[in-house]
Amino acid sequence: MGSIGWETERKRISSEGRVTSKTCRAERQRLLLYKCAFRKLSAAASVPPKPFSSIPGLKSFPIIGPLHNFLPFIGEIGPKGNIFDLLDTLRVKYGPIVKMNGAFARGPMVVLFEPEDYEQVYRAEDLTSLRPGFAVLTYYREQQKSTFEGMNGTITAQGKEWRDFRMKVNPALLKPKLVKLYGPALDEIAVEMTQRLSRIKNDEEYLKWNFDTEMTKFSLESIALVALGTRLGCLQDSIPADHPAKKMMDSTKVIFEMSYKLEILPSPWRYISTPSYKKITNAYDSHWKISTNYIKHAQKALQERGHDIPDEDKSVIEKLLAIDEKVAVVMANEMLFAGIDTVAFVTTNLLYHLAINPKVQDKLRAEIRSDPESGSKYFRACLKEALRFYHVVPANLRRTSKPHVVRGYEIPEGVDVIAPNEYLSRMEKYYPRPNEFIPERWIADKSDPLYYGNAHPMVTLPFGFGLRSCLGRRIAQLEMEIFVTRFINELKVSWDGPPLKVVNKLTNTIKKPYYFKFEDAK
Ligand code: HEM
Repeated sequence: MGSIGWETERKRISSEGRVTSKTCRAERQRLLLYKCAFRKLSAAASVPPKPFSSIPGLKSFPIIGPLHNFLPFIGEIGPKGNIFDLLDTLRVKYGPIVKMNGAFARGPMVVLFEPEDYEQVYRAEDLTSLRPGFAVLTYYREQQKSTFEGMNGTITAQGKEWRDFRMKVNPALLKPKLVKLYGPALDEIAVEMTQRLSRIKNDEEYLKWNFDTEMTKFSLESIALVALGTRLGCLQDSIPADHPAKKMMDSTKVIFEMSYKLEILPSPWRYISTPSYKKITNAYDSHWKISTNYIKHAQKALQERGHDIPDEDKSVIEKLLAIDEKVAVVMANEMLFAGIDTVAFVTTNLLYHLAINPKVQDKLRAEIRSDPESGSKYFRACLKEALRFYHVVPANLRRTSKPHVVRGYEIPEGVDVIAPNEYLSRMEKYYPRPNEFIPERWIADKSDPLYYGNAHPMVTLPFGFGLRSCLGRRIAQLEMEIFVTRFINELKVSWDGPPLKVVNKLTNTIKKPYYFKFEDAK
């Protein structure tokens, strides 16, 4: 039992342990049993934890870590096509806690398959969370000292530095008034995007190979509106090569492709400037230049307009600029970094599930048309269900800043503790009929066996956990709701091909081709 569970149980048992003369015999027996259990638990607690090295897991060698386990034929695990199969093999073979030593100078990792266990660690680490994973961006920012002036933003900062920055920007990005501020302009984008898809819907060959580009245009146009305070102009048939929107789209693509090569695959970029490292650096430079230009424009426009508007009506940029110009640029950069492929992936994932579940799609359309409020409620249920199937980041991660004891094993400082949320979200024990797309489970009442609340609340964590959870979640949900609602009202979507293939790189991505078909909705 984790320390939080243990502590709660200990308090409950000791407060119930006061046996009075009024207590009936059965109740007394129950309390005695509790006392016994408490003594056993206390005894267990005094047993010293087992060493980290004894956690079950893959054998490993110096330098290559556990990589030999994934070799065909001779490896203990063999080559696994995706992270899902790998996690399944590890859980079945080793149980609820599995250790993997890092390869090529990466630190050790522990996968915890029980939500209570990672909840214990994540809660204890929440205030100054350490979340590694963007070593290249961190290094790049360190190198660009003159530009960044030592400011790290939320993605690469850790510990106290991260918390201080995050507390500054939270009010601007997580404010509840975002709908009022951005609703109308995001709706314009949604209308244009829907019209665009309607116009190109018969160009099947183009859509088969370029649907991702279309979704990127939508997500970039939307996030730029918030991050840079402007329309970029992405929703055109062809964008000139020197247009900032084109540069932004191209550099985003490079950043994700190169991050996978540099962060996940073995690479000597720390020692020599590899071609992939040069590419990513150019892409980061390009993002930075474009963001800075737009923020300067926004700043000028705001100065001309004056600042005498109520605080609640101020845009995200205005709020960020009020903190500091550098904060505004770093944050705009992070929004553009984190808010493009994520939203494009989730929107595609949702459209796919609506396409292969026509009854759900019809119900959503009917709800949207009959009553915006119930349409919105059902949309959110559909979105949650799509995110249950595919998180953008299939597993969450925290690096320990202090030792923990989990399941009787010691986990020292500096270990990456992995919560395999997407994998758990498709387990029958948490969600009945887990491989079916059933949005109703998110709105069912408690008596319904499908009721989502029967699962531990930390099983499905598409936006991460606690204070460090996604800073753009409200914006993302708003963008997707406005667009998908417009889209479903106007167009009917179906899928004419083999199942969608999701492959995991740094994040989940979709393997081409796309087999969407669109027609006008009656
Ligand atoms: C559906 C779309 C999105 C999903 C599923 C998603 C998911 C996530 C996840 C899982 C994390 C890690 C949280 C953790 O470690 O606990 C994260 C962090 C973050 N996301 Fe998102 N995200 C999405 C869209 C966005 C958008 C649109 C923005 C931009 C406004 C954004 C900005 C960020 C930032 C800045 C962080 C770092 C937060 C921090 O470390 O303090 N995300 N996101």
